[in-house]
Amino acid sequence: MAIIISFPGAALYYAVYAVPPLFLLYLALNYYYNSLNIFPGPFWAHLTDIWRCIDVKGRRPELTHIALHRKYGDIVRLGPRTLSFADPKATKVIYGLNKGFTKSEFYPVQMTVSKGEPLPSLFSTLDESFHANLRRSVNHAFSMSSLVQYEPMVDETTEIFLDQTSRLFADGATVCDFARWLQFFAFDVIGSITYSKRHGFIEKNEDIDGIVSSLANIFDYSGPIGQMPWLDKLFWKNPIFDLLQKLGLSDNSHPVAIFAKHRMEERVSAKVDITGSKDDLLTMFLKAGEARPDFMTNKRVLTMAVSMAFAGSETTAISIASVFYYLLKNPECMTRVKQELDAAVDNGTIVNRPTGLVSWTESRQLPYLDACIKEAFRMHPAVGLPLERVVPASGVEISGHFIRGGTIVGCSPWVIHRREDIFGSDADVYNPDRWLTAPPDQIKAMDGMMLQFGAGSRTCIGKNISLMEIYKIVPSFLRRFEVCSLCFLREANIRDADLFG
Ligand code: HEM
Repeated sequence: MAIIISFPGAALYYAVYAVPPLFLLYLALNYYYNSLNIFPGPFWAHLTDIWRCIDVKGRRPELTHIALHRKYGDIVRLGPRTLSFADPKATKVIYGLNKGFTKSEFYPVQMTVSKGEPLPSLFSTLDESFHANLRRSVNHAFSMSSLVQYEPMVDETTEIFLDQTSRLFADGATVCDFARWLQFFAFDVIGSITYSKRHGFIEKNEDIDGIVSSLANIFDYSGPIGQMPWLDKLFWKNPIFDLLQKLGLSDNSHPVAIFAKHRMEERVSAKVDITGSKDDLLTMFLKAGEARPDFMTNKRVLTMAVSMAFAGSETTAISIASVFYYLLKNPECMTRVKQELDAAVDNGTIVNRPTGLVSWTESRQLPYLDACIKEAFRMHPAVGLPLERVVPASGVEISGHFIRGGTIVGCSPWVIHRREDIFGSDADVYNPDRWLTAPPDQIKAMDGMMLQFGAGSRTCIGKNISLMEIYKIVPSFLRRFEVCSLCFLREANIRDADLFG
């Protein structure tokens, strides 16, 4: 006997009646996920990640997070699976070595794709054993002893930067978009350290191959999408796009990757013997490849080189910009830095070079400059989001609560850096003197809570390189130029994208 049913009608019937309860069930599951409903936070954050995606899209999530912690306390629920911690002790658990935490799905959103294949980097990989292996292979390239060989490359780029600043902007009439100018500087420094070849931003005073803007686009994309990482599988790492790339029908290689590929081809085709040569990061990575050819393949060498620009340019530019920003906003601090510099030249601590260049060794002997830079790092860490980690399956106790496996937890450098119990009751104020006048125990505690370079096994590998850049460019620039806010840092001109990463 035949039964005739009208399928579209039945589907509609089920949809009308089934979808609303299923949707409510989905929201309820989100609300009670891992018993996170006991933690306070914005109402919508309990139900959906859309809330934090919109917040990040608004470009100032760090201010939201500070305000939320001031309102709700040390633990705030930022999403159905996500908790933000402001408790200093939580940083030791979440980023402590061998605690079993892994990076969250936020990170692979920033992973580049080549010919349809994602390229996990030191920064973006979630695989801890791959990470440990890769970090071991390249660690030497970032050691203090290797740094010495990069300093001349930084010097050369810094001198060109100073000369170009003089040529282009020192007439007193031309206004310089300093945040952008510093991006050019940071990219060219990374280019010279990585490949012994600058991209040429400074010389040309233009965004070569649109590198700066395309990187800005990646950050604009990965910030909000990283809050709902599954969207990345639709918008970027979509299997259809991957297939088109594999078939050669589309190519969305980033200009930094194209630049890196050319440099790598030059090296490989020149068949230069790199053994024993003192050289740039690419050479160091190639040497790591020679030492472990099974692991450090040419593709991984290339990925390492590309990730230098991704991880090390914008972050450094933001940090340098914030040092200048706070010095300009606090003229008494600017005056003291300059007095310290002049005195150091007079007493021979700094060599009086015609270019104004200050060496790294020299600038580390300037305590007030050091305090100003540290304070800028504290007030304006380059990373404006919590450094997300996933709780291991067994669960873990954080800040007196048992947090179940799979929960995303993290601390934002912005939130931690404003703790009054660590940094003092004036934690919201730029006050370099805190690094000079606080009792030694407090200074130690403050140092231990600075998260601008992250913490634990995934801490910034390029920290020393960026410190070298910052501790050189700031005093060298101030020795050479008289700067005022009208010239380059009018508060209204500082676009979020440039300064508030
Ligand atoms: C002032 C400048 C810089 C700041 C503020 C900064 C900040 C950070 C932070 C916060 C992390 C940890 C991210 C996390 O745990 O989620 C990180 C990781 C990383 N940074 Fe930096 N960075 C800077 C400069 C650089 C430079 C110059 C390079 C390369 C030459 C670099 C390469 C990396 C890499 C490869 C990682 C991943 C390390 C790992 O997971 O093992 N960074 N950085």
